Amino acid sequence: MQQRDVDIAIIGAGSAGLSAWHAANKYTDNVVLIEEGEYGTTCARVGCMPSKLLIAAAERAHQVRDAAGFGVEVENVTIDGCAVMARVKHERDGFVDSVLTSMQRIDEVKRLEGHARFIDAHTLAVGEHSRVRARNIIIATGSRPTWPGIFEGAGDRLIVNDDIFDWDDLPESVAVFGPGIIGLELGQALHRLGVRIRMFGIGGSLGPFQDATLRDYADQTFKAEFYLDPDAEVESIEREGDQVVVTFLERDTGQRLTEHFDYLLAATGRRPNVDKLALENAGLTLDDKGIPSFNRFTLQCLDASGEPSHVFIAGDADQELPLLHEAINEGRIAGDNAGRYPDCRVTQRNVALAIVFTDPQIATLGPSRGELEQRYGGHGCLAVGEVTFDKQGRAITIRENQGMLRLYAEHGSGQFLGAELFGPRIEHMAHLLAWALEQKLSVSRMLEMPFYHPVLEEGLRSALHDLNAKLRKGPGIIEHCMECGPGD
Ligand SMILES: Cc1cc2nc3c(=O)[nH]c(=O)nc-3n(C[C@H](O)[C@H](O)[C@H](O)COP(=O)(O)OP(=O)(O)OC[C@H]3O[C@@H](n4cnc5c(N)ncnc54)[C@H](O)[C@@H]3O)c2cc1C
Ligand SMILES: NC(=O)c1ccc[n+]([C@@H]2O[C@H](COP(=O)([O-])OP(=O)(O)OC[C@H]3O[C@@H](n4cnc5c(N)ncnc54)[C@H](O)[C@@H]3O)[C@@H](O)[C@H]2O)c1
Repeated sequence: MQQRDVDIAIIGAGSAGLSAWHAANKYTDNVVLIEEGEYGTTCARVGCMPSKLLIAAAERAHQVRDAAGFGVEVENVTIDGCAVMARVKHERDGFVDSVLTSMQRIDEVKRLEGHARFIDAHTLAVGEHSRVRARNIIIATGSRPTWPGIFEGAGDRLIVNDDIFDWDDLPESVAVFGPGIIGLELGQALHRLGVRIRMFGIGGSLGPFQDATLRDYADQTFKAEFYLDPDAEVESIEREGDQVVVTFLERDTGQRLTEHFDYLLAATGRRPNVDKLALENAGLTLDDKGIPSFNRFTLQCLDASGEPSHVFIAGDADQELPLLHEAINEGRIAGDNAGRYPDCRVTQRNVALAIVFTDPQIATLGPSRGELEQRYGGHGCLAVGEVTFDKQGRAITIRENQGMLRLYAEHGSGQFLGAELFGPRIEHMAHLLAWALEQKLSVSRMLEMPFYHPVLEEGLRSALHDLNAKLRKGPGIIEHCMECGPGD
C-alpha cells in the first residue's frame, strides 16, 4: 500500500478536475490528480463534442433536403451511416487527443489511477493500492446517466449517449426516452440522419423550458418534425430477439401501438458521482440527495456543523449547473481556494447561460422562470415581452422562420432579468443577452444599442420593444415598426 502526503488531492480528471489542477498548481506543486476511468473528459469523449459532431451532420442533411424550398433541387440524398460515424469518431478522437496532450504536462507522479473514496475527512483510499492524506480535497467526479428500472426490459439494447459515439453505423430505429436536453439534441439528429425515432417523455416536461407558452410552441414545432409525446403513456418495454418492443398509447389518437426498435436510448437525466465516495466518512453536511452542501461562491463544502470545510466540490458533481463552462469555472474557483485555504475568496459567478443545439435552438439565461415568478411574480413586478420569428425578415430569407423569444424584466427599474429563447441560431443572441444581463442593462438601454439590417437580432429588438411597452416605458409595436427595415 502506497502512502502519499499531499497539499491538495483532486478526485476526477475531467474538465472541472483539470481546471482545478491548473489553479491549485499556482500555489503548490504537491497536488495529486486521481482518476478511475479513461482520461480525456466527458465533454470530449462522450458529451459536448461528439454530440455536436453528430448534430452537425444532421443539420447538413436537413439543409440539403430543404434546398428544394429555395428552388435548388438536390436528387437522391442518401445518408452513409458509416461515413457519418467515421467522421464523428475521427474528429472526436482529435478533441480527446488534444486533452490527452495537455495532460502530458502533468507529471506522472502527480497522477494516481483508481477509484477514490474517503477513509476520513483528510484521507482517501485509491483503489487497493494507495492512501492519500491531503490538507485539502476537491471533489470533481462528474455525473452519469440514470434511468428507471422499467428500461431494463430492453436488456443490452438499452443504451446511453456514450454508446452512440461507439457506433460504426447508424441503426434503423431508436426509441428515445427523455425529451430533455440530451434526448432532444440526439433524437432530432438521429431523425435527420434517417433513423426512425419515437420520443417519449413524462409529465409534459420538454427541454429546459419553464415558460409554458414557449414550451407549447416548441412542442408543436418538434412534433411537426418527428414523433414526440412529452407526457407519454408507455405500457411495456420488452426484449424480443435483437430488438426492443415498446407498447404505448399514441399521442394524438390514443391508439395502443406496439413497435420494434433497434435500441432504447435512455436520456432521462444524470446523477452526480458522489454516491460511491463513502462521503459518510468525510464529515460533511449532505443534502437530501446525498450531495455535499456547499457555498457556490467559494465552492467550499460545509462540514458536519455547517461551517466551511477543507473539502471543495466542482463541476457536474455538485449538480448545480451541469454545463461545461460552469465545470471549468467552478474547477478554477475550487483549485484557487484550495490553494489559498483557509483564506478562501468569494468569487463573482456569471449569470446562468445554457444553450441546446437543436433546430430551432433553445437557450435559457438568468434565473429560471420559476425563480423569477417566486421573486417578482407574486408582487406583479415581472414583465414579459415576446416575439415570434414567423414573420421575421431575416428568418424568412433563410427559411428558418420558426421560434419565439420570451424576455423578462422588472417593473419600475425596467431592468432586464433573463430570457427563454427558441429560434434560429439562438446561440449568438443568447450570448448578447447574457452579456447585457451581466452588465445589468435596462430594457430601454438595450434598445439604444445598434441593430443591423436585415439580421435575426431585429427579432430580438421587437421583443425588447414589446417588453418596454409592457414596462410602460415606451410604445409597443402596433403594426410594422416604421423606423425599422422590412421584416424586423
Ligand atoms: C451527451 C452530452 C452532451 C453535452 N453537451 C454539452 C454542451 O453542448 N455544452 C455544455 O456546456 N455541456 C454539455 N454537456 C455537459 C458537460 O459535458 C459536463 O457538464 C461536463 O463535461 C462536466 O465536467 P466534469 O469535470 O464535472 O465531469 P467529467 O468530465 O465527467 O469528469 C469527472 C471525472 O471523475 C472521474 N471519477 C468519478 N468518480 C471518481 C472516483 N471516485 N475516483 C476517481 N475518479 C472518479 C470520472 O471517471 C471522470 O473522468 C453535455 C453532456 C453530455 C452527456
Ligand atoms: N447543450 C448542452 O449544453 C447540453 C447538452 C447535453 C447535456 N447537457 C447537460 O446534461 C444534463 C443532463 O441532460 P439530460 O437530457 O439527461 O437531462 P434532463 O434533465 O435535461 O432531461 C431528462 C428528461 O427525461 C425526462 N424523463 C425522466 N424520467 C423519464 C421517464 N421515465 N420516461 C421518459 N422521460 C423521462 C424528464 O422529464 C426530462 O425531460 C443537462 O441538464 C445539461 O446540463 C447539456
